[in-house]
Amino acid sequence: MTSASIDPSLVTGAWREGDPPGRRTFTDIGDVLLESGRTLPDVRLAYETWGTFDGSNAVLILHALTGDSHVTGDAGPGHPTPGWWNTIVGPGAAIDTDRFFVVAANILGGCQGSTGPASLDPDGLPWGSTFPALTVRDQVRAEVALADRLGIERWHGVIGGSAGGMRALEWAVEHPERVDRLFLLATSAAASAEQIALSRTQVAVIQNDPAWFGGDYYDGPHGPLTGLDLARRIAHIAYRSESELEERFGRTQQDDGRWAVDSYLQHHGAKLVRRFDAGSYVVLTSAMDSHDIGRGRGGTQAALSRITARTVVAGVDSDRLYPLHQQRELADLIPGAGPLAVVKSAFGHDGFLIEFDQVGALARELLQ
Ligand SMILES: CC(=O)SCCNC(=O)CCNC(=O)[C@H](O)C(C)(C)COP(=O)(O)OP(=O)(O)OC[C@H]1O[C@@H](n2cnc3c(N)ncnc32)[C@H](O)[C@@H]1OP(=O)(O)O
Ligand SMILES: N[C@@H](CCO)C(=O)O
Repeated sequence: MTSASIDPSLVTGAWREGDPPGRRTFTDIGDVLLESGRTLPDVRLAYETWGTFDGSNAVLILHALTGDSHVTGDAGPGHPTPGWWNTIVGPGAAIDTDRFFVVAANILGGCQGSTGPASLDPDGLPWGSTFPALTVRDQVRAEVALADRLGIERWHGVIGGSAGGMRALEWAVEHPERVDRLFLLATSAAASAEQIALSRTQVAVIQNDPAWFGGDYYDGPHGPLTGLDLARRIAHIAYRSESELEERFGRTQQDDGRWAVDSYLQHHGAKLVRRFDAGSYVVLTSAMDSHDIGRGRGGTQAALSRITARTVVAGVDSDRLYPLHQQRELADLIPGAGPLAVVKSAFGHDGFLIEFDQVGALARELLQ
């Protein structure tokens, strides 16, 4: 249970009011009516844009679980890391910001400037335990409000991997008239039993950290850092492939006595704790569990048949968390989808964040 180099004074990695904005813009979209029937009041989304809007060139990029709006660009104030798709998005890149108006928002429930459990409620206190449960559909509802606010009636492209792919799929099913082209990466029609199993285990680990305080830890000395660290380690195992871990780390033990693979996981756990909020992790992970494109729509096939977008579905051949058969189902059932595109990678699910050339080529071809 050792946590390498976590400074408890860091509390959590959530972006907070008053932190440097980076190049984020914020928009208040008002109340969001949730699938549960509850209303989330005074919702704010943080987003970034690149390029110039010409009325028909807008591309929406939707980040995964712990991503944010900083898809491309340098690290800087408010952005501890460079963009997570730096080489895919930019001037002259596969998603060419000289040509396209690219929009990326921090997800509803997140902790990088959009309303989430660390945000203040109408009484001026952190939401914490009273923050409502969200579904992927709620998150897309907020993104629809953002698109309306920006004046974007129809996206030239909607692109997302993993949890971002779930939202991209929801966009295309619920608003087919607003999505011209669709790129679904390393995602599924519905969260599977194994995905839910892994996510519930991670949530349990966070909620069993004594510093969780039922979700109301924001005014305390620090949040459930150990829980978040361990949740990330569990997740990270599933993000990589068995063969990669074997080849990279094998049975190597470091001079400090730690297994190299354990040290690697500790590094990733500690890194997430420095940039992410545990409450958001719980809300977003639970929203992913809610993902079922066919729910209330007559099943998966009926739901997917609503999609009118020209679609590329891609998966990573070594992805054990979102295995290829899940993307094959999407490619088979989405009317405008070509054959499943297979990204070859040793890196498992994280391949969608690493195999820039292959992923970029697919995006470039789709958007052309
Ligand atoms: C789109 C989105 O929504 S996600 C946003 C970005 N994604 C994430 O942050 C997810 C977490 N990160 C990752 O999953 C991966 O690092 C990726 C996908 C971003 C990149 O993958 P890779 O380039 O293969 O990096 P890899 O997994 O090898 O990690 C490298 C890090 O591990 C460290 N490392 C490697 N071996 C060890 C070891 N034995 N002990 C300790 N640390 C180690 C390296 O020093 C390096 O550290 P740094 O990233 O702080 O510089
Ligand atoms: N590395 C990704 C994995 C989830 O798809 C993330 O942290 O968002």
